[in-house]
Amino acid sequence: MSAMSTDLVTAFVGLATRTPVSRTLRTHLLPSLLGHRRGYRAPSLSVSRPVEVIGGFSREMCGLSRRMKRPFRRFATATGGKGAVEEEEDCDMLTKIPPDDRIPATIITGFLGSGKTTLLNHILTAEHGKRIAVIENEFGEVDIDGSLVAAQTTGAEDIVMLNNGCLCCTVRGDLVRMIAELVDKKKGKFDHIVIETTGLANPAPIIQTFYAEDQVFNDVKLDGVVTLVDAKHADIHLDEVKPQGIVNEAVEQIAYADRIIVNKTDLVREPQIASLIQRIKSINGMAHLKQTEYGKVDLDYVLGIGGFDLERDLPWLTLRSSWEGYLRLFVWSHGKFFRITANKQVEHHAHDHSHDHTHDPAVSSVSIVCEGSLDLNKANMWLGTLLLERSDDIYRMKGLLSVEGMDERFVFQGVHDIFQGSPDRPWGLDEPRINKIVFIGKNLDAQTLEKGFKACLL
Ligand SMILES: Nc1nc2c(ncn2[C@@H]2O[C@H](COP(=O)(O)OP(=O)(O)OP(=O)(O)O)[C@@H](O)[C@H]2O)c(=O)[nH]1
Repeated sequence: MSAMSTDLVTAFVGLATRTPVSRTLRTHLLPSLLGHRRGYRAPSLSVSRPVEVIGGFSREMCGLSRRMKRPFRRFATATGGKGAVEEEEDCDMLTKIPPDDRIPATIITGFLGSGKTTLLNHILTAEHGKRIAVIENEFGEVDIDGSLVAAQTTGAEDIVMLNNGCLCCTVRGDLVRMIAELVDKKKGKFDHIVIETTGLANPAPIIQTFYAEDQVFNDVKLDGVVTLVDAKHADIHLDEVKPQGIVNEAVEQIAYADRIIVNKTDLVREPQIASLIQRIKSINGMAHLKQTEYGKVDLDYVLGIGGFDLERDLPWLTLRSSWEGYLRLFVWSHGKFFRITANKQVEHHAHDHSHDHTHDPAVSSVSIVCEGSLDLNKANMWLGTLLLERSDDIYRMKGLLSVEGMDERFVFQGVHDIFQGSPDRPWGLDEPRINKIVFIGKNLDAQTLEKGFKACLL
């Protein structure tokens, strides 16, 4: 097995190895083909740090959300699969992990004209007591958004412009330098960084920056991706068929979101909004969604959301599957399990076929919910192989698993080949051991994924 899957497997296996020794946190950031295509160096690496050991087991294994003051990062070798074992030497069993005091950063994305600057102005002018540094990215040499923001706001501690290209490709190095400079010169003078991308940005490489670049990772944590969707024009962009190998940015922006804001609802009628929302949910069934005019949302909907924290529960999760001609909709919400049965035949991917547009059905979300415990070896093998073969296509995944022999729930999430996982709270005595897993990506085959996952159950 390759270094990548071995790494993943090793980390995962380590979780259930019930030896009362300290464990090393490991985050696997494996080379992204996407990144390479864009000339970005996304090295294979692992992060290691001592972790709190509770009851003989590590509370965290791969998490990034709590960390040592200066996380120790080292690059994995091609045969670094035994890393979890080797790195135990670096651990200090008695060290408690201090709170994560890195500066949170929010990425605001959304297609051209969807209302990103409007939302930003709303954030900056609202009463929240936060001091916000803004990084604005715009195509072209004339910075229009910058002046729009600056003219309307008083709340921003700093507004920095990145005008010589798009963040997701040409100016990523600038972003790293800019963040490093902000931190160096102004640390303590602001509480949050908000980054507004261009309307054509693919969020994936920007997200990767927060994990791949030491300068950023050490001081800044990604809080969430907020995507604005223009209720009036979104369908046109989502429908756009791109030449082979070119991503549809509008789809990507939705797929990577933690929060979706369907904006400009004043410009369309209710049925169009409902159809758009259905379509958005078929791309990303995980993100929270709100409808707005002029980006007017509560600020805690967009700031401090912890979208990349492992400690957070999956907020909700749906599973669509056809069974005897019925739609069975499972909703997991705050520890309660509901099943709703509706009298309607649907396809697995639940694409909206009620209109005539030609749209790219390749990006969708697949959710699996089932009770039982996983055979660890089988699950390792399945997940490792899946990421090895499909990490380019799997944009995001999140899961909460029940592993045989483990008292704690195992939570994980991934962005392409970045994989994080850790045990969280113990299962309750009467709590059903229900696995929940969501994939968002391209050309996902729900039946194959479900079959593969279920084959790992005991
Ligand atoms: N009718 C209507 N107009 C809106 C709404 N939100 C924003 N706008 C307007 O739409 C236009 C574009 O809004 P921006 O906030 O600049 O959009 P953007 O996403 O930052 O645009 P780019 O930077 O070009 O990608 C502006 O004229 C806004 O005033 C809304 O809810 N309803």
